[in-house]
Amino acid sequence: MDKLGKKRILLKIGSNVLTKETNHISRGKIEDIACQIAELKDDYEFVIVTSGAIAVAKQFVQLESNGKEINVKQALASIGQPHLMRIYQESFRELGLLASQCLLSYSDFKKEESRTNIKNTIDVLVENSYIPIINENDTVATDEIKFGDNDKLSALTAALLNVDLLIIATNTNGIYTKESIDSDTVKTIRETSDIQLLRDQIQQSVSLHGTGGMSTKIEASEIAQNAKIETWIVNGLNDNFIVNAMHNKSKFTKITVK
Ligand SMILES: Nc1ncnc2c1ncn2[C@@H]1O[C@H](COP(=O)(O)OP(=O)(O)O)[C@@H](O)[C@H]1O
Ligand SMILES: N[C@@H](CCC(=O)OP(=O)(O)O)C(=O)O
Repeated sequence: MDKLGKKRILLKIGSNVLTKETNHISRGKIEDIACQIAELKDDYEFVIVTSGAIAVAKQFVQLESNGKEINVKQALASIGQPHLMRIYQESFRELGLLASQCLLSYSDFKKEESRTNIKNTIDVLVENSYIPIINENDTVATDEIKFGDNDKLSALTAALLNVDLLIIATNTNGIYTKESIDSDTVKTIRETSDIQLLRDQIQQSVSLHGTGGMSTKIEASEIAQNAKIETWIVNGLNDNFIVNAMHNKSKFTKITVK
């Protein structure tokens, strides 16, 4: 909680949410996020970790390769990131919200000086009513674009900033039981602190634009849990998904602190 008594939320938005599972970034989804932040801004302050740079670049670039090589992904991210930020800036400005950009890499979290600088910069931004919009610095990233993804980055940032809640917005109603996926009648695990139970439910699928699937979200929730932060995995495809989760009007997975 900050000096004004506001709770701080780290909101991670996956590529599939931002594209609404199409091949184009959805301005409507970013507007939906902006509307909710505007509605909640008297009680909550937001820090956003967003994916979508690679997905947005694919709108502008005709690829000769299949786009899976790491250098091609890095180049796509570099093309897409300014477009992504422009859409955030424009949509947020419409509602009087101020947005800023921070590009972070995993190695930054290992250096004490960088950790302090990240924390101090974000604190200054938030104190001045700017919403930090973070993405991984894909140009310098190596394994991360291939193996990890923004789920872990969001948890490391949540822990560093000591936020009150981590919300991971993806394209499912949270984590489903394996049994229910196998029988085609998905059932959400509503609340647990048992990370191993969640790991046992994972299917090896990743969605259209996704990178790490559900396993990196569970890893993220474990990092958050160790930092005494609760994680909610919610369906960001639905309108008003943050507010609805807060009022228990949607099905999502709450990973509580032990
Ligand atoms: N037990 C599970 N419950 C829900 N989704 C699962 C489960 N196991 C694997 N998944 C997969 O994880 C995907 C979400 O992760 P990902 O594709 O990386 O999305 P994002 O872009 O939001 O990070 C789902 O679309 C689904 O295919
Ligand atoms: N930095 C990359 C992130 C890719 C990524 O982590 O995607 P996701 O699994 O949708 O969170 C991008 O902006 O495209």
